[in-house]
Amino acid sequence: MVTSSELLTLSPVLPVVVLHDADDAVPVAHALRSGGVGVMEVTLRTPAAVDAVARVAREVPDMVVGAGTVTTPQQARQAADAGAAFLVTPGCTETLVSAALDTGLALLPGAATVSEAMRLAERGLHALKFFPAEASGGTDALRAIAGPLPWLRFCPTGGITMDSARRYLELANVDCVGGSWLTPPDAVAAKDFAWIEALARQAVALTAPER
Ligand SMILES: O=C(O)C(=O)C[C@H](O)[C@H](O)COP(=O)(O)O
Repeated sequence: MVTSSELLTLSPVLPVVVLHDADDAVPVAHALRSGGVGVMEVTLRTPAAVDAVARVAREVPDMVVGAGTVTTPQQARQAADAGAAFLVTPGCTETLVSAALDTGLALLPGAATVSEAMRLAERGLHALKFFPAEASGGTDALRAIAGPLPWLRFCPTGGITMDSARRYLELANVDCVGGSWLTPPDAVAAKDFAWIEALARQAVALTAPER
């Protein structure tokens, strides 16, 4: 079982994967794994997502697969039943956080403000998704948050690219970044898994400097 702090250290980039066809789930997982990325977040934005999580959990044991875009307690339970190792939410409500914690899975809750981050910290959650990262002030905001709350760890997500990822990874309070760019819709639609593997390889090379 992975903890939320461990989750942030599995890869410099947490791939946010949108799958319209659950048949693509296992090949995408293998491609990411072959490129050196052993973690993936399947967003629950498509009807195929829960099945996709289940298939990867069952068939790709060396991939840590979680569910993203968890916005309701019911989705949290569905993802847990499907075998997700972790849950990611874009924001946080008391109800959603309670339901997600009840599953016993690692939780990466979304926060965009200092108050949201402090409320999550009060509940023992110190590994957070900073979302939407670019729209919420990007690296300047994260650097400012590290002043009063240096113990919080972040996975910024939203609008980050291979080019901007490095700037985030250099921050003292960032362990990894999230992004959908490792699995471009065109690559998935064309079943170009070699393309995904190549992007994963580039992402792994974005290792954060020693701190
Ligand atoms: O689905 C969720 O739970 C979200 O919170 C949003 C996603 O993490 C971002 O949409 C990924 O951002 P991009 O890399 O800019 O595509």
